[in-house]
Amino acid sequence: MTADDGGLVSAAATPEERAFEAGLRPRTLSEFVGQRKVREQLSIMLEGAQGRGRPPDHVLLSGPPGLGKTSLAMIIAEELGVPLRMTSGPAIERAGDLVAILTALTPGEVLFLDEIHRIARPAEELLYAAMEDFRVDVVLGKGPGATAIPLDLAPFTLVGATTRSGLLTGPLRDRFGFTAHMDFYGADELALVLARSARLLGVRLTDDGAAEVAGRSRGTPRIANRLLRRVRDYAEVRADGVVSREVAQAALRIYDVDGLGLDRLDRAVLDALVRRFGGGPVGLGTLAVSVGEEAETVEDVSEPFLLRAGLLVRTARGRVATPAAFTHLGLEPLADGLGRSQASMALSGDDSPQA
Ligand SMILES: Nc1ncnc2c1ncn2[C@@H]1O[C@H](COP(=O)(O)OP(=O)(O)OP(=O)(O)O)[C@@H](O)[C@H]1O
Ligand SMILES: [Mg+2]
Repeated sequence: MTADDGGLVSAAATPEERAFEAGLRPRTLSEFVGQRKVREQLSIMLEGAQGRGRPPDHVLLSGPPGLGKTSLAMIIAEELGVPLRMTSGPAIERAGDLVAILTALTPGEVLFLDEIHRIARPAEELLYAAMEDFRVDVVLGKGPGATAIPLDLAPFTLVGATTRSGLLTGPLRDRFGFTAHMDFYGADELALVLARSARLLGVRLTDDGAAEVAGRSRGTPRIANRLLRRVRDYAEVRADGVVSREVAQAALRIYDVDGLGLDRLDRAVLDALVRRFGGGPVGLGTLAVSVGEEAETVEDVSEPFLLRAGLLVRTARGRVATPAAFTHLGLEPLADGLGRSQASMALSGDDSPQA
């Protein structure tokens, strides 16, 4: 199991999900829900550029999977009324691949470079002059006899997307005139995403049904849309077709997605930490063994969301459950807000894990 295994609450898209997602993508800035700041800044920038009749600055979209980077890139081209050319870092293995793409661009076109942090180094260096001066140097031949022929490019806008902006080199990052940091969505924003998707899919979704699904979607529109599909199936097969709060709850119970959006493994990790190790601290390896998983799986798949949800913290001595973790499992949080072994140590000097 990896972070990309396509579990129900994984933020990565599964291959068969892509076609379905295409139909739900917002097409314009006004259809794009949430990210209010980014939307406002982008809309001013796009309008300004259009007024000047010039392509806007290069845009870097950074943020976790499933928050709408690809959607925004498509919207930028749509709002500018120009064609969009899409490629990705891993697809550009040699500088020549990039030259071919860049020289084929027509004036004003938007080039979307997904996973830009994975672009090969020689191609990245070529990108510097392309972004700055709309120029590429094509090198002919090898060794001392090699000659560089400068080629002018049509002015274009590069839209780069990355889930790992920390991996971008300084020179590349500096050449973007505008960087949009995408944040996780609030439950009310996800409810709006769900209402829109339900309309497009012809699903009858009540307001409290939308709120219920939104609350389990980990702040991520992709997950919200995925859960909606599962809930819709359940509503059609086991209920009257309407996705109400009760129907959503019943459906997601079957799919092991709990009220906070934790799946089976997340809950197993939390449960072991709280019940078996008294809230911690416990080492990652021990915790992983006790749920029958690899340490990497627990660390990469479960922990990021448990951390983000404020259910678990990492300390120098190991993983510790927060009071919210106890509450979430239906237990009394410890009075001092520490893991139980620390608390019991303080009370009785006994540090043995509780069964
Ligand atoms: N702001 C939004 N409003 C409405 N729907 C959205 C929004 N953001 C994302 N979505 C929906 O979530 C799905 C995933 O979004 P998108 O593919 O743009 O994410 P991404 O950031 O590019 O993800 P990845 O990092 O995996 O490439 C889209 O199909 C779209 O329907
Ligand atoms: Mg994408």
